Amino acid sequence: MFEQPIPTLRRDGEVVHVLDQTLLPFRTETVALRTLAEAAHAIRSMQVRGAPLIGATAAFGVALALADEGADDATLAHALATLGATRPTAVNLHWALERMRLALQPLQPAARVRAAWAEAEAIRADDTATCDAIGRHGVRLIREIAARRPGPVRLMTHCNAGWLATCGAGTALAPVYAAQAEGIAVEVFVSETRPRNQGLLTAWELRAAGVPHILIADNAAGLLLMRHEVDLVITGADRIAANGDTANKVGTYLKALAARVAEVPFHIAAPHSTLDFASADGAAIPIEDRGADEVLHVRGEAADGATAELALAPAGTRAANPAFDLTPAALITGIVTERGIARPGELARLYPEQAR
Ligand SMILES: CSC[C@H]1O[C@H](OP(=O)(O)O)[C@H](O)[C@@H]1O
Repeated sequence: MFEQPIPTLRRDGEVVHVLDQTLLPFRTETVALRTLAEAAHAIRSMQVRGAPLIGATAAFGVALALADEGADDATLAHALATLGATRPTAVNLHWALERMRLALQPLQPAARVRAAWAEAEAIRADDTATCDAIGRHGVRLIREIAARRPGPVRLMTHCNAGWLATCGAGTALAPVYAAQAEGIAVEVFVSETRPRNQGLLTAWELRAAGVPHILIADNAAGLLLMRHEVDLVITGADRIAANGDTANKVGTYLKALAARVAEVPFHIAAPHSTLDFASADGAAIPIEDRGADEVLHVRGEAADGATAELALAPAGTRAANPAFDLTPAALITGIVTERGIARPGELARLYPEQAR
């Protein structure tokens, strides 16, 4: 089983320590969450980010709320509503909160705190296992390419869907880590992913793991695909509708378009907690709009090692900041799940109990 180099989330009694991803890749620090407000802030501010990880964090946030404020119906309802309002697109968050509600609502308040910690731990363990399974299934795609041609298998990914985004090996990067473990040579083009530059987190992960990678500007992806310098594109997802339409970090759709024109396979990797059969298609998926400041500023490390935030445009410049976009199922070659690789329209066959 994949061991996270640093736990993205670690419980210590009634405190939950999370890796503060707003400080990466320059500083590695954790934040201690003790209250509902601290858990909600961690998700909203993206100290904790990544669809599966924000689901698990929200689950632990419910446990923190009940331990801190009591476990009556009103406190439980307030905790679920507060955490549910933090970010709209990643369905994992809402899946985890619904699972906590179903587990806790029927209980007497006196039994809820212990049960909340247990359910949150179960959600975390579920994600760890599903990441490993996604790696086992997804590595087949890489193995097949390696068998066809000499040299490293050249992948492209967008944003960060590695271990940082989950409680385990990651989703899009889980097959990469599995390929590395099998001794298959790979090289990953890592798209920087403006405006929050989560691609820098992917580069940080891959560098630490010794996986060869090349950081690219988002807009360079099309040329690399057109030049057939990429064998496979694989990304994560925040919500997959019943027909396979997929919401993922903004910029994913453009890569899927370019991959289709270049006839390069485009895969999504995601666990069951990212599937949303209640949304018939992409039109039903809420797309998060984040603040303009994320577009108008960039954070980095100055020559003296201090982290700095710089303005990119004059004050008063207007900016739009949709955090996700939608990739139509027609542009997706396959979806790598913990139950296997499915064509976008076949998810109900793979998950009949969820599709009902
Ligand atoms: C393992 S999927 C992670 C998924 O979540 C990211 O979004 P954010 O960084 O805003 O939480 C991105 O869309 C990734 O693909």
